[in-house]
Amino acid sequence: MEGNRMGHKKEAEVKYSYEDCQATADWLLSQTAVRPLVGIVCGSGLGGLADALKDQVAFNYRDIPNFPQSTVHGHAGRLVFGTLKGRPCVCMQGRFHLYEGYPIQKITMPMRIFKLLGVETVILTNAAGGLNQDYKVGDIMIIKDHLNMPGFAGNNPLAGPNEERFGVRFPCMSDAYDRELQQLALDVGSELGFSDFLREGVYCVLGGPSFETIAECRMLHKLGADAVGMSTVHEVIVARHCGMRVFALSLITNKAVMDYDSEEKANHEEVLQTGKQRAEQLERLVSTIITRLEHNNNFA
Ligand SMILES: O=P(O)(O)O[C@@H]1C[C@H](O)[C@@H](CO)O1
Ligand code: HPA
Repeated sequence: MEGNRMGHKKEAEVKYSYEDCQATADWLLSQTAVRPLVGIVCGSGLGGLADALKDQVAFNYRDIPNFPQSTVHGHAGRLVFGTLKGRPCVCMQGRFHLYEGYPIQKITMPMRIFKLLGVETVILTNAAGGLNQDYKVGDIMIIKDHLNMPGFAGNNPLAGPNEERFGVRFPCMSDAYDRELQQLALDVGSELGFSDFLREGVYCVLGGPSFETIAECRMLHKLGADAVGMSTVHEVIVARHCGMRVFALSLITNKAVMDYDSEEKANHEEVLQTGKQRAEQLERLVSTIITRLEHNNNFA
């Protein structure tokens, strides 16, 4: 296997330099004729999105030189290339999280690989707990902004020497989530009859893996978060740093517990179960958005 020939560096030796990312991207480009313009990241239990791709060429993460491995149930660990109504895409069936013990630069490295593959628009999905009291389990939230809690504590994927070939030292984040794509999603959602369960809101990332306490949920809600999760934000920061457009969705898989009288307990099985129930609509929403990107000439 080519991946083995290049060799997988031991975890401690893996570097994330421009050259390392370029070597991984070059290897992938040598293995497939697909030249993706859209990169998709699937959240917990939402890997079925990749199934919408035609003419698939798929790689297990373990066979891709310098690529991290998925360790979480509900994250298959495959990079799938293919087309969606003619639009070339690459899809991460499984992402990496801080709580897996990886350095933050490693969990976000695939965004730089996307960039070097030629991706222009990144679409991310995640499973999240609903903090907004109007939200119901099964709602799909278009992310309009984020709260980066690990970032407040200095854990930002761009910390360390800046690689100018990817982007500037101090990237702006007030425009992190593309507003045209948010509007497009609302329009597509309305056409598909999804408006009843489509929301717009603020996503807050925590390190995990423990779910939040009641006091934490109350605090995050007061701070302006509508949903809480353990991913996405780090990927968004790295994707924006290197100039890709970003669109992101949270599937509200459970209601965050905000009340001491509640008997509810957050758990991963419920997260995966809700993912299954909404998978089809989520896939239709994302795939229709991608096909409209072409019509709207959003790649210009
Ligand atoms: O990858 P995502 O953010 O969808 O995964 C969420 C957060 C945890 O990894 C897991 C908790 O159930 O789902
Ligand atoms: N909290 C954090 N992450 C999550 C949740 C939650 O309630 N649900 C799914 N991912």
